[in-house]
Amino acid sequence: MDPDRKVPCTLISGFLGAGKSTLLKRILTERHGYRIAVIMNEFGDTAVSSSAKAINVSSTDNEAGELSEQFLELANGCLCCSIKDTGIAAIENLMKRKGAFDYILLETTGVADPGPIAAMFWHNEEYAMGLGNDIYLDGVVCVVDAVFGEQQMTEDATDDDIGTSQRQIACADVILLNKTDVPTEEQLTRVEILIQSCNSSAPVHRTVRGDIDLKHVIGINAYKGKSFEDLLHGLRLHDHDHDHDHGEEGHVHQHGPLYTSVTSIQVDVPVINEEKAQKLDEWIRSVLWEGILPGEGTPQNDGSKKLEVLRCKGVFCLESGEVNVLQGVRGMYEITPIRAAAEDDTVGVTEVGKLVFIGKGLGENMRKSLLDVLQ
Ligand SMILES: Nc1nc2c(ncn2[C@@H]2O[C@H](COP(=O)(O)OP(=O)(O)OP(=O)(O)O)[C@@H](O)[C@H]2O)c(=O)[nH]1
Repeated sequence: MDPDRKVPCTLISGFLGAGKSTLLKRILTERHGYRIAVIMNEFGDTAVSSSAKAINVSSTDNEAGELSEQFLELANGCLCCSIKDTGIAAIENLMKRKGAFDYILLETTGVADPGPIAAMFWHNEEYAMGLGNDIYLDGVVCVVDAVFGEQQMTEDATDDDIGTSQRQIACADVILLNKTDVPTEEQLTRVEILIQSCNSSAPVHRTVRGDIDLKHVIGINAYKGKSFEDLLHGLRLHDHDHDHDHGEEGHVHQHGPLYTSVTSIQVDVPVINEEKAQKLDEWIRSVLWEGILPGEGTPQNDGSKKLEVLRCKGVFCLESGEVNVLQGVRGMYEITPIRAAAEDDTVGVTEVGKLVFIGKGLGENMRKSLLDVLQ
């Protein structure tokens, strides 16, 4: 492995019991040719521990002499790392074994909102000086329980809070709808509609026991290094053929109404000049940081936000020919050029880009406000 090469990292989130460990065990035991380091909360049962007989187990203790982590080197070339606290410390510890793997999968606990961990990968000084030299975020995968997903999405949301399950879906780049062997087609459709009204830009793959071609989970390169066309393709509405009617605010009629408090808006972006790009940046800051649309009053007195953007992404062209990518999780965002300005100004750029915002309180007035900035 080229020591200068950064290691991609995928975050796996999902409701309690949705099938995250089942997916990871599959990855750790099947022959797929990848050397993946998996960070799990615990090794769990059969699949991993039975094959552990033929592999090396090593452990590191903390100062108190307490076992803090264990590494299993598996026959299929994968490395399994069990650490009590997942998160940044786990990745830092794992990186001491750099060279033994070329991919990291990090399982977050079922009650975790992956947003803060994903946001850590955005360039801040601490990250750039440390882990940012070694790893990058490839994408966030969310496993949704096809049996209990609808219940979980509606029950853990309260008037004051969106709920963890909707936060997990909002933040995802790919969604695995798992346990599809159990519910009826009608139930599956309902949960798919809910997922898509919450996050319209992530593809949803149906799985049984996490059985999926790994190309949909790893190496998706959700954040960087793709062409304009690929990025645009990734942002398209992942609509499906079922007969239903999307209403306002993610309100869907099909055999009774389904609601999610998290919704998405998508806006086409014409080719814009530098000045408009600046205005767009100001608009994004106001929406992400203050929770208000520019020119629309002041933040709420109690500090709460009417608008809460959990995830934003997009790609758009400048008149100079420069292509910019927007990526953000909560208040952390960046706009980075992926294609430099055209050197000779005869190159006419006509490509229409797209911006996607996922969060709470997003509606038609937000779309209009954004269009005002762009047109
Ligand atoms: N019928 C069915 N059961 C499944 C499927 N995938 C996982 N299970 C079962 O669901 C249960 C929970 O699966 P896990 O993989 O442990 O779920 P998890 O998301 O890791 O759970 P937590 O770590 O507790 O959040 C286990 O009993 C699995 O065997 C599936 O596709 N179909």
